Amino acid sequence: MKITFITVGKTVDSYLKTGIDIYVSRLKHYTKLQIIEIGELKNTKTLTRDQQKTKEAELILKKISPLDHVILLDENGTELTSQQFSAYINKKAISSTSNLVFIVGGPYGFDTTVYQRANDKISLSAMTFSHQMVRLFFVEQLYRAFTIIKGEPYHHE
Ligand SMILES: C[S@@+](CC[C@H](N)C(=O)[O-])C[C@H]1O[C@@H](n2cnc3c(N)ncnc32)[C@H](O)[C@@H]1O
Repeated sequence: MKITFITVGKTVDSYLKTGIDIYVSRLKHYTKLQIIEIGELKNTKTLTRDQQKTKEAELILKKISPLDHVILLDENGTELTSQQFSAYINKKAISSTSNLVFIVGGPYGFDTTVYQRANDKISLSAMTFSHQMVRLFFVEQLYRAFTIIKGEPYHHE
């Protein structure tokens, strides 16, 4: 199973990039992870929030194939423990799912068209994080999930 992680715009802060690179590098031992940073929109000052979300949605939806299992990272989604998230990933891996696609929304969240395409919504916390910061939290949790699946000590350290 392949995992695709879609974000809106590049990761800007070097402290986040450094952390993300560490976990992405560790994840290479467990899965094929593709990261897609869809282009940051230009001249957004002339757009309303809804217009910006619509344009981001067009770019996001172009990257998704009909058979992909799409999971939105969303503060109003289902809250899982790390163990439950690990079991979720494992279940998908042993099912016929060939590509799991996780998506982080833009600064104003997701357009309704992206919500309509989603198969699941997962929350990392009831609190709201910036769309930049949530990337680091997600790759750490994905790494943690694989170490739990493999029975490795990381989760219990
Ligand atoms: C700043 S938040 C969007 C805030 C708010 N939902 C809105 O619509 O204006 C940007 C993105 O970060 C992600 N995000 C933020 N907090 C999250 C959380 N607790 N769990 C999962 N994803 C989160 C989501 O993908 C969200 O669309």
